[in-house]
Amino acid sequence: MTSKSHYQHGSRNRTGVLLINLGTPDAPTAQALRPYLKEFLSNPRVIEVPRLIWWPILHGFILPFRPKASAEKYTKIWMPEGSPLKVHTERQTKLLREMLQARLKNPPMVEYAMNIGKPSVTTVLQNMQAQGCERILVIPLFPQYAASSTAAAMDNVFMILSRMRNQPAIRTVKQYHDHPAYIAALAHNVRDYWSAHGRPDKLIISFHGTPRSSLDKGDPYHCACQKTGRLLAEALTLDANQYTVCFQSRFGKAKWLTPYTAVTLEELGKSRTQRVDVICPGFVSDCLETLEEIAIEAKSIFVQAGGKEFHYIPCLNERNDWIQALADITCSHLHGWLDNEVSEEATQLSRKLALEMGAKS
Ligand SMILES: C=CC1=C(C)c2cc3[nH]c(cc4nc(cc5[nH]c(cc1n2)c(C)c5CCC(=O)O)C(CCC(=O)O)=C4C)c(C)c3C=C
Ligand SMILES: [Fe+2]
Ligand SMILES: [Fe+2]
Repeated sequence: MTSKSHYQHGSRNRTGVLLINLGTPDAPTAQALRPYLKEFLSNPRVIEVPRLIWWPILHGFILPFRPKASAEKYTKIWMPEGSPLKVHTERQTKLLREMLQARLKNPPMVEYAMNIGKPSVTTVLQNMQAQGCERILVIPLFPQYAASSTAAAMDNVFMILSRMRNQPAIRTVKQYHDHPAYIAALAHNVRDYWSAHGRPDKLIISFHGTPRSSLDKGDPYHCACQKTGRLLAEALTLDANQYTVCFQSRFGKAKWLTPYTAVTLEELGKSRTQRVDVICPGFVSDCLETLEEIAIEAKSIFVQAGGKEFHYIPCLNERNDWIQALADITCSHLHGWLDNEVSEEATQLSRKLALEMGAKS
């Protein structure tokens, strides 16, 4: 049992919001990548192969080579302040905190943690409790639920709680793949990009893949991605031939969700498509999988196959409409936890904004 959870008479009761992202290495080096990849790929939620078979593969074939190869990729996208995933997550947390302070009379504490690496969920949860958070709303920064991302983060939270004598009350957000304000922010992002750079022949809506077997076992992720893609296309009034939903980041030899982004782009290049724009709505922050795998690798696949122009549309990152959406999602899950202290005026304003952006559910 952790000592931080000891009950003290007269403690202040606060509400907290904990944003959880996947996690990222501390540095773009093989030394930093090794423990990161080891922890990530040892999680049975991520790799569902029996341990007896997986262990020799991980330790014999992956950990001796992948850290160096991945570190080289991270080097290409590393920001002066650190890993893009961490930099954007940190900024989003600060902006959400400020937005909730503006919207609510009694705003919650807002923090973020990484499921792998730092700041760890353990440290942040203990800190929130030490600061008096008796109620914590957990929001994974994955709009589409997958067992390998969302459930892995929730497992971590509940494992930490299982060691506490005095647990906080917990609420969790499963997913927000079809939330009107999230879809509106995505649509606005694309429209802004097109106003500045013109339109493509095709919009590629690319999501992180998962093994095909996870869909067969009942993971709703594929369905959630398809719905986000369809709602985004509807908000942009695109015909079926003007967009494609596909899946990137295949890991290993097994079949993953199809169509694969790389294969789709190669085919479009071969058929001499003039211009494609790629957006990755499953990532709310730019990261290795968008800045390197899409903006660099996928671009080269398309151009080498014969395509002309490739544009990568950045993630939502610190966009105001996305922070508004995150605040809407947060507030809708805090009912009864803030003594009804929502400023009605601010809520109406943000609803009006979302409607104006023309999102459909
Ligand atoms: C958006 C949700 C994500 C799902 C679902 C997901 C599943 C998944 N990922 C791997 C393997 C790797 N993913 C890696 C990086 C990575 N993955 C996500 C998100 C999801 N992954 C993000 C945001 C990132 C980027 C992290 C960053 O630091 O920028 C990596 C590490 C990089 C590398 O070496 O390629 C691996 C490995 C599996 C196997 C999986 C589902 C089973
Ligand atoms: Fe991943
Ligand atoms: Fe589906």
